[in-house]
Amino acid sequence: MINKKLPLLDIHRHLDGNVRAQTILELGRQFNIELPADNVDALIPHVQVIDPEPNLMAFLQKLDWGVTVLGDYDACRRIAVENIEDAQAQGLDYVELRFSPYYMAQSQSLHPQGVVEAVVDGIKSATQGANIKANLIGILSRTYGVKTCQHELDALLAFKNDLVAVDLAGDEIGFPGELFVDHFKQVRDAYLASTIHAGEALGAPSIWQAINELGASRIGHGVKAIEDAKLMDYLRDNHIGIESCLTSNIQTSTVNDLTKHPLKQFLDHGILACINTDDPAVEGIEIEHEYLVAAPKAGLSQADMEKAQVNALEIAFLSDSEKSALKESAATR
Ligand SMILES: O=c1[nH]cnc2c1ncn2[C@@H]1O[C@H](CO)[C@@H](O)[C@H]1O
Ligand SMILES: [Zn+2]
Repeated sequence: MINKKLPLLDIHRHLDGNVRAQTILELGRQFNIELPADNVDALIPHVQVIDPEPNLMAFLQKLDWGVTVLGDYDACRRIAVENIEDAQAQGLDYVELRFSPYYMAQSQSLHPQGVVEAVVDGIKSATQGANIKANLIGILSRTYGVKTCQHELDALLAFKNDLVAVDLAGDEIGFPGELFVDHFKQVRDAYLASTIHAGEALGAPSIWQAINELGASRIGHGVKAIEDAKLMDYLRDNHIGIESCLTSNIQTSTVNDLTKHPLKQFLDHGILACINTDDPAVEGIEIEHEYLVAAPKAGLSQADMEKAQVNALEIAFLSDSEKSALKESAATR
């Protein structure tokens, strides 16, 4: 269960993996984009994972309609605003929303920098005066290769003051971290943090690489860390957080069964691991489901879940005073 006296965070949440089915329908109509269905119920199987997919790449295809319908910058702004509305409706106190401007731009030939501008604007206006706080993480979609990721990074760095970190997501096997060392040097030079999707489709060496060569201070998924005892110690001793996403790991067939998910072992080992959604609309789940259903199935006790809540705050890309303010306001509600 979620402890309401502790701040509720989701720090691994893809904005472009969380487009409402109804919005996909409406934007499809607006831009005359032919969709595989003309009502929400019939659209769901095309935009949501129903049964586990055979692998990560099959899972990621389910995100595609959500970006195919982004016909202009207002559409990008709209899905940013709706992401805040949805997070707020879930009772989230703080979210780190990540997005890939090239992925959002490519289908309808938008400019990635225009996409970043629209998303930043949408998040700013939707959070103004609202009881939710949000920060943005820029994604390099590795699946498009080294050169495109450089363009994507340029677009993100043009708005570096509106971001807290840069991430590397997509096809971990086809485009391993070794290809992106230069990109993340630029991220460091821009004084941005990095969190890397690693140890999801590849093994523990991919996590070491993300830390040692890409400067990751947090790891997305990190499931395969469990295979390397030295890495488990290193993550704990160096306060490198793990952003676990339980249902996502089942739906990508990264983990076959929640009872075998390593999150409980990460927590027992003292690693700063936490509970997150990943791509809520695509997965057909929300943060509450992860605490109420998925985490207990993964063997977490109530104390473990509270530890996960505390860990999320600890590793969030926030200043100490921002963290204290979130803690204080949750404790007194
Ligand atoms: O679970 C995941 N693992 C790896 N990459 C992901 C995952 N979910 C989404 N994306 C990737 O993130 C970008 C959109 O934000 C896209 O590149 C999408 O493929
Ligand atoms: Zn992710």
